[in-house]
Amino acid sequence: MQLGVIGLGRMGQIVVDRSLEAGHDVVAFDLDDEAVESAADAGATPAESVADLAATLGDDKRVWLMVPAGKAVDATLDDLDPHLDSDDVVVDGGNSHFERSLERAEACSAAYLDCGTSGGPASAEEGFSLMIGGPQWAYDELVPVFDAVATGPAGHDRMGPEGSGHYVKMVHNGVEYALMQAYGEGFELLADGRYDLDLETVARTWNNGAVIRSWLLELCEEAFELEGSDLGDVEDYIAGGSTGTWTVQESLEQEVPIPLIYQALAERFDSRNEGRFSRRLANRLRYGFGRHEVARQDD
Ligand SMILES: NC(=O)C1=CN([C@@H]2O[C@H](COP(=O)(O)OP(=O)(O)OC[C@H]3O[C@@H](n4cnc5c(N)ncnc54)[C@H](O)[C@@H]3O)[C@@H](O)[C@H]2O)C=CC1
Ligand SMILES: O=C(CO)[C@H](O)[C@H](O)COP(=O)(O)O
Repeated sequence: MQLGVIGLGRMGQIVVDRSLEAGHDVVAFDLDDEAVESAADAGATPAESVADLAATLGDDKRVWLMVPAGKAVDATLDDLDPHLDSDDVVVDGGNSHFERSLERAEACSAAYLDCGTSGGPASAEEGFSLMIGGPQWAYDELVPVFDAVATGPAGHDRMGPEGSGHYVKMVHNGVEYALMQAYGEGFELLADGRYDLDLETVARTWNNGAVIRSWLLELCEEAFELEGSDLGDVEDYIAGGSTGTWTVQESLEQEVPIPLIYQALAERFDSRNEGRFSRRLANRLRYGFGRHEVARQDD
């Protein structure tokens, strides 16, 4: 199959490489010329613009977007849409909000597949897990590419209609936050608890047969191996948060309680605040009602 790929960063390059490896022809475009050159070195046909990519693809265009969620997706679709018709298929493999994907699917002249992509750059060798929403025929049409980009046939499936792929990926990320929080809390207790433990040893032992073994736990093991049991100079700061915020917003709308995911998101926000106002006020209020000593910043 001939596939256009727009967005050749950490994730898009893997879409290109794995598609080429499986014998597909790839036409590649990115705003960054170096990224296009690198895709061309790997065997893709370079494109100078979205219009050039569309012209090179000819009829029955299949185009995979792997650009940052938000404005970049809209800008790309604005450029691409005049070249599309109803036989064509566009895949958005980024972390777009499912409601934006629904709107884009409605506005797009081609069939639109919203594709939640999990595994990250570390999955270059093994392939991704792909959660796909959109018309069945378009999914069926792209199966050879999904087989290549995912871990294999079991690594992708159609979740349901438009929006459902990004909906499932949004919830996946919420679960990711909660799992990271759970591992973090367990290791924090071990780090600050009664025994002088080597946390890499703990993680490795857990990863071999324990109920809580997982890829995230393997990444914990790797982190302790490379940074040490005390995590060295790794900062107490967690970036990101958009997909977790969407998950929590959706849980409020659906009135489904997800306290663990919410708590994990709150921990992220908390990591960005030094000297939380609420904690400082609680410190002062304890003096107000109990005449407990106020801890002062210079103490
Ligand atoms: N990095 C990760 O672990 C994961 C990322 N994702 C999602 O995949 C998408 C891509 O992420 P990454 O590859 O990590 O980002 P990245 O920042 O590594 O790459 C994005 C690429 O898109 C290009 N680009 C930006 N605007 C463009 C435009 N208008 N036209 C053409 N190219 C444009 C950039 O030059 C860059 O090469 C995002 O939506 C991200 O949330 C999904 C799962 C995991
Ligand atoms: O989708 C992902 C992993 O599954 C991406 O790594 C995403 O960036 C993670 O979300 P956040 O930036 O909020 O941590």
